[in-house]
Amino acid sequence: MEMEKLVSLCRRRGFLFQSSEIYGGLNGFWDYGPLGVELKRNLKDAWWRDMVAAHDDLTTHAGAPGAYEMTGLDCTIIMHPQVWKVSGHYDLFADVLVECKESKKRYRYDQVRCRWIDGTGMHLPGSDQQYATEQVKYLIATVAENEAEDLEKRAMKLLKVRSKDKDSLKWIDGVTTLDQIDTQDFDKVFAPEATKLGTFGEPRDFNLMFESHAGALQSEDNKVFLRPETAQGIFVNFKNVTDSSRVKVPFGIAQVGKSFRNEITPRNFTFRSREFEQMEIEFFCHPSQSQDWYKYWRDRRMAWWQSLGLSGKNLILRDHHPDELSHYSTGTADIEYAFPFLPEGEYGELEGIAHRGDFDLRSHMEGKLDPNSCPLTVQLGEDGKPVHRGSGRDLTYRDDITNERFTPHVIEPSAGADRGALALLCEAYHEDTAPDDKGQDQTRVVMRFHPRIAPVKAAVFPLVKKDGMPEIAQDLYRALKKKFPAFYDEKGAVGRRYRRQDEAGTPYCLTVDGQSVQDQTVTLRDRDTLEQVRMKLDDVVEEIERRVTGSC
Ligand SMILES: Nc1ncnc2c1ncn2[C@@H]1O[C@H](COP(=O)(O)OP(=O)(O)OP(=O)(O)O)[C@@H](O)[C@H]1O
Repeated sequence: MEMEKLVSLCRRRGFLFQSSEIYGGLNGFWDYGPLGVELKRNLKDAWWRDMVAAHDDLTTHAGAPGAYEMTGLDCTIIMHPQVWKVSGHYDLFADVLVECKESKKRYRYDQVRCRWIDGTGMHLPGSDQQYATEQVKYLIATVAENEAEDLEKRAMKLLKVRSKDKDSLKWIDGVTTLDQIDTQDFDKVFAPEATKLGTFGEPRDFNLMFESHAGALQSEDNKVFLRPETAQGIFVNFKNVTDSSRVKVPFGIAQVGKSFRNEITPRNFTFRSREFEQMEIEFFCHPSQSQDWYKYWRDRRMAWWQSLGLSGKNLILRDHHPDELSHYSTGTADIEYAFPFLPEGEYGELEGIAHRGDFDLRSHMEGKLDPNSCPLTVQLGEDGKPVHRGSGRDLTYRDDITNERFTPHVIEPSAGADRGALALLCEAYHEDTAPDDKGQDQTRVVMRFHPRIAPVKAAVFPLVKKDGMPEIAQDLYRALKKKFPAFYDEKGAVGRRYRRQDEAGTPYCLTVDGQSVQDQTVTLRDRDTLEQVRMKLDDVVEEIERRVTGSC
């Protein structure tokens, strides 16, 4: 599937719009339209229901080392700045960026791809000849894989090659990234959108947290940050939750909410946004059982995405290589999806499941990072100097039965609601053929959402706007609406109404015709099989409900 087709459908049918579009949009920010908001809400609701609300804490689930409890939280976006100091985000949550001095554009160092070209043997006019005689190789930097064609044009421009010289321009095998070359070679790099060589500055760290100030003064003392993840709110409330509820280890705390990252190069539709929603669980368990719980969550989360229709070759579970692991983690796996904007064989992360040991709770108790690197005067030591410390609170846990006191280990399944919604949109997009009103086969675009996450579950059409059909159809629509989102449409040819619902991904359409007035029956059309069955009007609501919930 070409991504452009999906992007255009999302805009045309109201799944996604660019934020502030009438002002030209804001890079990295997206709004969900009338259909998109339902889709994303269904995804978040399914997650909350399956992970928290409907979780059976009395039963040992398949693959789990035992029964466990689940509970929820909703924390603020802005938290005490010390949280980010202790979590490591203040000092370490950075990407390396390079800036082009000419275009003033910034690029993520690890994402600027390069390709060498060889000027050897080319006949170049004027001073450019020296490039060729020096047999210099040039790097062309590009930010996306699909810019290859543009790359060639830019190479030609760079070397001012006349068309007759085109054949002497040689691509040297091997696409590389900037971090694989020495920065002293930067003077031979042609940056995207630059007109001359060597415009890249030195690579430098760029912290991804958005900053603001709490209160009227704009000083270092009241600087605050928009959370870059929801997880820290859970860790700092660990004690509040265990003290105020009766949960016992093992148990999990879940949270859904907005996170913000000032990504250097937001792109690929909503995949890399600057404002996005996360669905995170911090699962607290005894250290001796943590490996088993890690395996359980890894497999459970994979099975969950599959249950929503992301399956087959598009979804993979990738265990991190030991070299990729954070120093505190003994296991991390990503659930990845083959997004269509990625090159063949590449996958993008939907969710990460990490064994985090006791790193987070211990950090919030004791603090870990280097105090000298901290410009935030949040806590003062006995000597009056700013120190970097954890909260000093006891975040250990005492087992009532064994009396053992320990710092729980944490398994963190951390998923993105926006990336999830995007994967569901990509997976759903299909083109096939279906007969129009005249029986002629036409190409149809159909969003094959799993009924559970489809924005609208059923649409009701009176065949014509007379002879008692609208009245029956409207009553049916009202009855359906009490249970789930439904749509009523009486405009235009019925075939065209079906097409609109196919593009919206509505799994069931109900048509009220002349026979309905006679015998109180309607036809139910299935979006995917196109099968039409006649059924009693009185049975419709129950039947749709059975099909939607039965698909869970
Ligand atoms: N900029 C973003 N836009 C949309 N979703 C995001 C973004 N960053 C993270 N997420 C989502 O939050 C989840 C958990 O965040 P995590 O910190 O593990 O991501 P990450 O490993 O930094 O992602 P990436 O390597 O792609 O930047 C991700 O799996 C993803 O679904």
